[in-house]
Amino acid sequence: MAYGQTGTGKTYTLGRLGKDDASERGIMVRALEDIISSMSVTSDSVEVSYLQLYMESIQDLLAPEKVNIPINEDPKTGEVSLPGATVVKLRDLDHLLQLLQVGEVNRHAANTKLNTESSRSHAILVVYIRRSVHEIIDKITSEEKDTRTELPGDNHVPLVRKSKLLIVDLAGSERIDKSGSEGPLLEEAKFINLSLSSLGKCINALAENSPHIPTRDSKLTRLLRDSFGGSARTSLIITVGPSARNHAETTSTIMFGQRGSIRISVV
Ligand SMILES: Nc1ncnc2c1ncn2[C@@H]1O[C@H](COP(=O)(O)OP(=O)(O)OP(=O)(O)O)[C@@H](O)[C@H]1O
Repeated sequence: MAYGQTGTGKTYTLGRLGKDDASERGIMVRALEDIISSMSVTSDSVEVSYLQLYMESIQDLLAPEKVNIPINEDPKTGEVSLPGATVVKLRDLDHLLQLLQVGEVNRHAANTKLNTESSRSHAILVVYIRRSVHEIIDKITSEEKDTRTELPGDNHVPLVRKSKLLIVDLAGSERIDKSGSEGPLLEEAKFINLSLSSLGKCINALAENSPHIPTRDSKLTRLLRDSFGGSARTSLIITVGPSARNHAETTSTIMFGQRGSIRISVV
């Protein structure tokens, strides 16, 4: 996740495509480049959804007519899913660049409609990775038993290992009193602050090893629920812009929560 005030470089850090120059690529493209390079065409699949969360409504950046997409939480596994969101199977890196460009155009169109250059929504790239493996039945864990399909008379069972990566470009965190927002812009700012403050509460709860992580307060934290627990790891990048950069570097912190871990870095 990238967090910071408007104009400090969140989208620059995460979303640059670097089409002509690979050194210009942001974290979204670099992460997928890494995943795709270690994929096997016979056993692995990588799928992506690209969404934005605007005023507590989840909208599909790959199919902008889809709005108010519901969040589904599996009561048994705790897994969070988004039934109704477009999921595209990735062919290669060029395919990803095309999809990110479509998403960028749709996010920009939404910003323009709001008469602002800055992102008033959280943009979320969700990457689903599946790998088919065969394992000897004695070795599988109870968690994996849920995803296996048994073959009669054979102690080798096909398993599907699933991973999920979320890359989140958070909306700008400016303070309402300082930004002088009013009318619809004030409403937007309130929703942004609601979700960012509920994210802050979850991070504090994780850092304090609290038994309860308050994910119910906003859609952002409900969406991130399974990124805060189990074997998940979360990395928060705080962008500060050039004027504060020298000072901020000295205050970068790393905190570890009880379940997963949260790593915080300042750029
Ligand atoms: N490290 C950097 N080097 C050069 N230019 C940068 C850097 N970071 C940001 N910029 C430039 O600063 C401007 C604002 O950056 P960006 O749009 O990424 O900010 P943001 O934090 O995502 O803002 P918002 O919250 O309004 O969406 C852009 O023109 C971007 O190209």
